[in-house]
Amino acid sequence: MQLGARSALHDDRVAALLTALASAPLKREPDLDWAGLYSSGIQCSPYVGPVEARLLEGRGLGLVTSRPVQAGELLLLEEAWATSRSCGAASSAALPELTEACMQKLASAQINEQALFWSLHGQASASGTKAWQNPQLRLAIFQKYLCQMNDGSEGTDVKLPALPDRQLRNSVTSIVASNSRRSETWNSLTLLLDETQALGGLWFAASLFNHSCCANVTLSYGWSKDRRIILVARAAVDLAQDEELMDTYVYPFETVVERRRRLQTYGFCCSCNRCSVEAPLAAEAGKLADLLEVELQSLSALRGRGGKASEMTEVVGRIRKALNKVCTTAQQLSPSEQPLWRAQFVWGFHGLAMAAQDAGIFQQAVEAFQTCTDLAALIAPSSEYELKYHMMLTQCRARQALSTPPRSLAKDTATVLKEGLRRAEEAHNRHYGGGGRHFLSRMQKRLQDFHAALRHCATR
Ligand SMILES: C[S@@+](CC[C@H](N)C(=O)[O-])C[C@H]1O[C@@H](n2cnc3c(N)ncnc32)[C@H](O)[C@@H]1O
Repeated sequence: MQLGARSALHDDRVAALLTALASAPLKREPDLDWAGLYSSGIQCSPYVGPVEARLLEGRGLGLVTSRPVQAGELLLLEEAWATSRSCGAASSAALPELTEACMQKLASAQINEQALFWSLHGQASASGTKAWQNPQLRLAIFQKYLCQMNDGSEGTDVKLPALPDRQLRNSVTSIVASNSRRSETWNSLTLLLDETQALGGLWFAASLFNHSCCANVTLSYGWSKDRRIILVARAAVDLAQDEELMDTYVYPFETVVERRRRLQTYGFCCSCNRCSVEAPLAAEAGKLADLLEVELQSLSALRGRGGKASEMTEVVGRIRKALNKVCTTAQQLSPSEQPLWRAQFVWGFHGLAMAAQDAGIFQQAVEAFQTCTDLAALIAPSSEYELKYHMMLTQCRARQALSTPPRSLAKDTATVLKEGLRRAEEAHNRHYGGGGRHFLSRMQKRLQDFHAALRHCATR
């Protein structure tokens, strides 16, 4: 009887949410066929938004904004020049394959493509390639390329040095190591990285993004109709004119020591604001990360063997204790620096949220997912990570609402859920663009699944 009453109430709640979703306004970008983003392929031509190439003190070439830009605005849309099937671009496994693909492309490429390739940044320059490292020459070549991408015009003529021997494998490898990317494709249903779709690739214009551990651009990837990988770069936050556009080359939720180690491949030591905040407490962070990892390993072992709820509650307590130490250590920093420092432990808060959710301690799970969302938005704004946490948070809130007896439900439950969905949709649109109903239909599908599961339980 009580279950039936609950189910009727859930019917109303889910129906109200679905109606709100269905009536949400649509924003579209007219120049793109967004229906293809998650399925058959995007129909598009190369695009350069308010972006210019410049020479920057201590960082070589880079890209900057040519006017103020709003978060989510399209900056760059570019097809890969070369791709490899192994996905770990810039990792040692993928390098030989992408190097080979570039050498094959160079064998038949037109002069302007060869010029672009040889003027990409590379750490090892063989004798035939030195002339191509001249900063003014590289700048002129990229300015011409951006001009061509923009309106198809030829741009100013550039006098090119003699082309290097295409067989300079070491130089090609060095260029690929510094500029290749992994085209990460996220499964739109599971919101997990779809490893089967990830490829390595080289994009000329996108190679000019320099690195920061707090990016202000967000990159996504899609397929063109003829199965080429397209890189789409958007502003991750509102930007002023002349701001440098920065991408994060490495997984952002690691400690400064780990990030700097991975960045050695690129031949520089990052000294961005986030690294400067983390560096003085790097040793403490390493020890805390080890401690937290032990707790998360016991969580995955417990999940693996389907442990009891009481065991899960105990693990929640232990993870919570380790995270309290993280928060206490952060207090050595100024209040504004603390969140930036805690961001290296997002994975710990994620573990806490999962464990608390499994143990049915929803309020703690919601709070931990909220922390993940806030920290991801701080260091990887508008990224797939931020979007993922918005969606996990919303789902956790929906689970909490559906598992609470009707009389104990907070009055503002529906408002909080709708607000969560609105924020998730905003994050989606900043990352993927105002791409029609994709996000909404995904979220609708998930709510319908919850609802069906709940009805199934209620009628058993
Ligand atoms: C993909 S390229 C970026 C464009 C490059 N600046 C250029 O001149 O072509 C990567 C290289 O840029 C430089 N770089 C990128 N981010 C940097 C940073 N934050 N500080 C110093 N150098 C950086 C490093 O030399 C790195 O190997």
